[in-house]
Amino acid sequence: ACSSKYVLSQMHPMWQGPLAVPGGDRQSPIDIVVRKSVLDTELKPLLTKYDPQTCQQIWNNGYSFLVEYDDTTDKSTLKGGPLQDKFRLCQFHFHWGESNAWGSEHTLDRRLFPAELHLVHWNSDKYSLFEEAVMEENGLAVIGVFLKVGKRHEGLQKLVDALPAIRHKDSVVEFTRFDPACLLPTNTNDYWTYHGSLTTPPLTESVSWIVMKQHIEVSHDQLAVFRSLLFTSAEEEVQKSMVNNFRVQQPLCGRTVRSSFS
Ligand SMILES: NS(=O)(=O)c1ccc(C(=O)NCc2ccc(F)cc2)cc1
Ligand SMILES: [Zn+2]
Repeated sequence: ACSSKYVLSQMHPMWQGPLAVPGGDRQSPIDIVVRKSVLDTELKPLLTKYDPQTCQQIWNNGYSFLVEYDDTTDKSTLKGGPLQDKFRLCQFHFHWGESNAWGSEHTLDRRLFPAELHLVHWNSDKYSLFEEAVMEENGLAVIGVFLKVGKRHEGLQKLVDALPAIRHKDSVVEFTRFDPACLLPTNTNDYWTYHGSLTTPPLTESVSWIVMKQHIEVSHDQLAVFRSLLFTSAEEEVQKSMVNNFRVQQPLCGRTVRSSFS
């Protein structure tokens, strides 16, 4: 699939049909084969500086639910890691399954997690808008964090409590003073990084992926509330549960996954 000019992304319930992606030799998500990742001693610790005051709203976009941040200033940023520039946080969202057996987009040696958090940032040193950066090779940086079912995540509960208000596609509610740092694992020094793409249309190959080695724990009940969301809008007759909103894995096409730890 790497050699062909177009990569047909799989038929996926979310997208109702194949979608040709130009190029297609650095698509995401992927399976991270841990023993094939290459230690890069040049990789730095991640430096996140998130201001909870920049949190604005939470909404259901019909694929996932997004918590959106004011990215008109450099108040919430990501630097360091594999990155040369400063990246602004614009939103975070999740991917999950209909059961706890699967749901993550990336996997570690084929191991699936029940869900995965994506913190989306764009290169504000080089570009002035997300829409600009998303088309460029070094435009985006997404931090991926695996979720496991276990103890209740206190910081997540404020977000879980807001979900019933955005059950349907295109519903939005005000959501403020949420610090996304509470969703990061305690250890942010250990991660894998590779060059990939958005995992939903337009699937542009502009993402520096940073996948954390340490997962976070959320309770079974918290994850069940994610599954109470709907893909469909209030007007539609048939309501479809928002579950399995992940993309199938893509070929590595000779890419190297680097690790910040051995
Ligand atoms: N799952 S993921 O982290 O890879 C991911 C992150 C962001 C987006 C996104 O912003 N899409 C809308 C969009 C895309 C391009 C634009 F130009 C404008 C909006 C899609 C997928
Ligand atoms: Zn995502």
